[in-house]
Amino acid sequence: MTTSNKLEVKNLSKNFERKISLSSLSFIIKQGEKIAIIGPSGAGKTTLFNLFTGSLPFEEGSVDIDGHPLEYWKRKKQLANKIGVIRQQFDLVDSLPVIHNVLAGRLKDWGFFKSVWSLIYPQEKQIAFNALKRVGIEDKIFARTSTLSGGEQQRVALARLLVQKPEIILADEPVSSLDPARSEDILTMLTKLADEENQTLITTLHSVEFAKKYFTRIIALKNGKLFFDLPAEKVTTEELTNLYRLKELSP
Ligand SMILES: Nc1ncnc2c1ncn2[C@@H]1O[C@H](COP(=O)(O)OP(=O)(O)OP(=O)(O)O)[C@@H](O)[C@H]1O
Repeated sequence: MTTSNKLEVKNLSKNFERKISLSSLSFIIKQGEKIAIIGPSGAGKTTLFNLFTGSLPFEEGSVDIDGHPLEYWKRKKQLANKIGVIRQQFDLVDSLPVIHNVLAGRLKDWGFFKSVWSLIYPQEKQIAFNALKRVGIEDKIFARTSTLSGGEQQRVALARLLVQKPEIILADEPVSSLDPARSEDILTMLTKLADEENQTLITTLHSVEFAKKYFTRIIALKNGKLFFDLPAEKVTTEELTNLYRLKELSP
């Protein structure tokens, strides 16, 4: 287990017009850590992820990966090697066979012609097959993606991540559209795969129970601010009650 700093957030703030969405956040995430980010609706979890992927600009603070700002990795066209995203809606093209959705994880390394050609003659089939085998649905490789269940579609998204091999996985509410049994199945697989590849895993979750069960550290946000940042086993019921309390009691 390495202990180098993978992601460093310093005094990060984001406003939408005059509304504060994130306020002066700072934390360090080490390589290989498994972090759950929790907090009530509107706490700023998705905004934070959008800042990490570079899809939203921020005005104040910094986000460094391996000691360099996001911009540096973007300029070097290496951001997709650093960060991969999995979302609750899976981000798959429903009308395409599963293999194409898995191979989308290779597009960052392929040129334009290879990418287009692959839509007719899928390239690197063995890589897609191996990834699907690791998530247990290799028999679905040529099935139309829309015919798969929600749990199977999330496995396709996991196989795409395996093919992409990012160093950091951002999972944004990856199980919120799945039933409890399928959610546990996907979280077991996601954490196991991240462990095997020594990837850093950062997941937003609404379920505190899953956060405590599958993750080693929990970062809680409330009203855009850091509410607590603790090892999962140190999070108390009282802290969770305060985190999700609708209104602070007036003195
Ligand atoms: N594009 C936007 N324009 C204006 N305000 C926004 C925008 N995106 C987010 N916000 C505001 O920023 C705050 C944080 O929203 P965010 O979606 O990050 O919260 P969240 O913790 O992910 O919530 P949820 O758990 O409901 O997904 C909210 O008050 C939201 O209204």
